[in-house]
Amino acid sequence: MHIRIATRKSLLALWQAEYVAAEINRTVPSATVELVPLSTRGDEVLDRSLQKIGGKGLFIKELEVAMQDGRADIAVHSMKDVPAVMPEGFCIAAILPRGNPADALLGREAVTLKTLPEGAVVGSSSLRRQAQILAVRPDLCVKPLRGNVQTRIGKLDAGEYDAIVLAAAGLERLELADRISEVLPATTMLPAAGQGVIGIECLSDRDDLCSLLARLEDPVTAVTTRAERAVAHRLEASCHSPVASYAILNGDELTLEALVARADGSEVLRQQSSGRAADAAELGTALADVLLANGAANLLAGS
Ligand SMILES: NCc1[nH]cc(CCC(=O)O)c1CC(=O)O
Repeated sequence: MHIRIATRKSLLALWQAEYVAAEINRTVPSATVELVPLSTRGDEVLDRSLQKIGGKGLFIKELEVAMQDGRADIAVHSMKDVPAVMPEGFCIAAILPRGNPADALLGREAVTLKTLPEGAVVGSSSLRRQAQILAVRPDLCVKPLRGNVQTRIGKLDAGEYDAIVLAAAGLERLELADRISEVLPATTMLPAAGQGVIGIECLSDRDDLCSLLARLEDPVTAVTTRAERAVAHRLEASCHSPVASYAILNGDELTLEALVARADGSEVLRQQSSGRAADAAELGTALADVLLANGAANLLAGS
């Protein structure tokens, strides 16, 4: 079978698509693969906030249109960017082994969230990151920061920010991990649902691809990602909500932690629960319900 892989053109997206291509070659030697790099509106429009131009779904829409039009067979995504509810007619056919789920702080010099000077400017457009930074350092000034990973680091180096926050997984994939000043522990910075996870999307009716791609799936990451995404789904969290969820699987014991905050960090709700791997989605839904019972909806509405 010949498989055309739709991908965004950022270096990180291309790295991830090449990685999937190599995994397909390794797992299914009879298959041939080809990359189809596409521009997306999320990448092109950088002067307005993502929220204003239509949310994170924008990064994946063009890739889905390419599959619908028969120009590509699969699309490779960071699961963090995939909405909790899949668009009609599409499915995630495989979840790959998770990379580093943590967020990282980058400074021009060696800094940590603790040692940043009072009033320092931190770059991040994510309300999840903003809320958690301000919860521990209300004196800091969080300013919007968009663009691909290299663009963001360029803005740090140009002096526009004293520090920025990026996903460790992306930095490691681009061999930029030496720029990390501090890997933020989950106790301080709970990651986004699916952070560090690569997923492969295809049309739901492509049974041929689904059965072939199933061989690439990492069952542990599939379970933890399912639990994390169920939290986001129940909270109807957009990419722009100050919501985090992170799961770990130990044998058959799934431990899930979830957080909802006010965007200014003045209030943070955090809950944890454990259950069986087979109940991943139910565990996520139930944990989100606990957060809702504790006032999560108010926090989100007021953010
Ligand atoms: N929001 C963009 C995005 N989507 C996925 C990653 C990193 C890779 C990953 O989390 O899997 C990034 C960059 C970042 O947040 O620093």
